[in-house]
Amino acid sequence: MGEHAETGAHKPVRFVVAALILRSSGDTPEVLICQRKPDQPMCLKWEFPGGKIEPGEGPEAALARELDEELGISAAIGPRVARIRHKYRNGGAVDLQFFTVREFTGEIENRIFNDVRWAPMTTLPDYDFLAADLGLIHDLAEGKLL
Ligand SMILES: Nc1nc2c([nH]c(=O)n2[C@@H]2O[C@H](COP(=O)(O)OP(=O)(O)OP(=O)(O)O)[C@@H](O)[C@H]2O)c(=O)[nH]1
Repeated sequence: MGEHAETGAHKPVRFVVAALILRSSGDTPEVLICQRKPDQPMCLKWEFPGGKIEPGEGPEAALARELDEELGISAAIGPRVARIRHKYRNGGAVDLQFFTVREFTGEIENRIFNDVRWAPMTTLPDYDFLAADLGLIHDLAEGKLL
């Protein structure tokens, strides 16, 4: 693609890590989902907890830091299960890496979100997720990923 092919082509890619925090409720696998606040960009959309990798930081360390900041937990970061590149319509691109988390210490505390809840995997398509996450949530709901 040419350098000037599209508006926004020069915006830097944001490298982001996010967590699929998993638990079982009886036989039903559940994942923790978070809703963005009304005053944030892409307000009230649902997403997985996480955020941008800071310079010099590895992805796992970045995710552990974000989960501490956002939810007040100390998490054991598991394997990376998905990586997605997405270009938002404003021209901003994200490179998203998703890691599973099956163990953590501390009580989950909602520090920055509008809402935080445990959702059964099969119900994920009922939530209005960020566009970059849509393929992933369908794979999760259909049991294709985990
Ligand atoms: N944490 C998280 N971010 C996601 C997901 N999907 C997705 O597209 N993103 C994007 O990745 C970026 C995460 O950045 P962030 O959490 O550090 O900061 P932010 O939402 O305040 O965005 P900003 O600082 O770029 O305005 C956002 O632009 C967000 O829209 C997801 O499932 N979880």
